[in-house]
Amino acid sequence: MASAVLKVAAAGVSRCSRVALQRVHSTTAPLHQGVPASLWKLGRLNHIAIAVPDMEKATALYRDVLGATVSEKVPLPDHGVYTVFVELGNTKLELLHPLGEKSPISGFLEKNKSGGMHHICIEVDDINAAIADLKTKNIRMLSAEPRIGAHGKPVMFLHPKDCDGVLVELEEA
Ligand SMILES: C[C@@H](C(=O)O)C(=O)SCCNC(=O)CCNC(=O)[C@H](O)C(C)(C)COP(=O)(O)OP(=O)(O)OC[C@H]1O[C@@H](n2cnc3c(N)ncnc32)[C@H](O)[C@@H]1OP(=O)(O)O
Repeated sequence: MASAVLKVAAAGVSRCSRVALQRVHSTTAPLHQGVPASLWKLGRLNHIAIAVPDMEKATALYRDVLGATVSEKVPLPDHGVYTVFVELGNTKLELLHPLGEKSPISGFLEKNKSGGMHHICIEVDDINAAIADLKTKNIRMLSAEPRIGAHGKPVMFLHPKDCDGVLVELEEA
């Protein structure tokens, strides 16, 4: 009889400690507990893009005045831009200047004559999973399919009106 009581008590203690452990776990668990884990993850900031009206002047600012290492100017006709990358150690700046008559940054430079921050680029581990998921959350994609971006990797732009006024580029890392 006494041993039966002890067994029941022991079972109770171990059940309590399991519950306690689960509670400790729940305070440190991700906020989306109960929601299936996402199939894709956001990564590091890849770059911040700045649209500039004068590429040579902007490149000289970062290279000669601010002392940064800058890349060559690269034309990307498929995207309608010239790019220069500025190395910052923890991330990069991408200087953008229009290329061709239908450049997607022409309208932006019309409105911002002296240039300005154009978009941010964040890495993702799986761009197709990100696109599929974000579409279900009513975030508009700015092209039908991912395109190959400045680093030779698939990219997708998200509509700035769906991202708090910021044009967001996702790049598969
Ligand atoms: C090589 C690659 C890479 O890094 O890998 C690149 O950088 S390519 C970089 C260039 N490529 C891209 O930007 C591709 C994605 N961008 C686009 O599809 C376009 O630029 C849009 C973002 C849709 C904007 O197009 P567009 O200027 O023709 O339209 P719009 O003037 O009517 O703009 C619609 C509304 O969005 C706002 N808007 C326009 N551009 C914006 C920007 N960069 N940031 C925040 N808001 C912006 C406008 O003020 C306007 O708001 P209101 O109605 O309130 O006035």
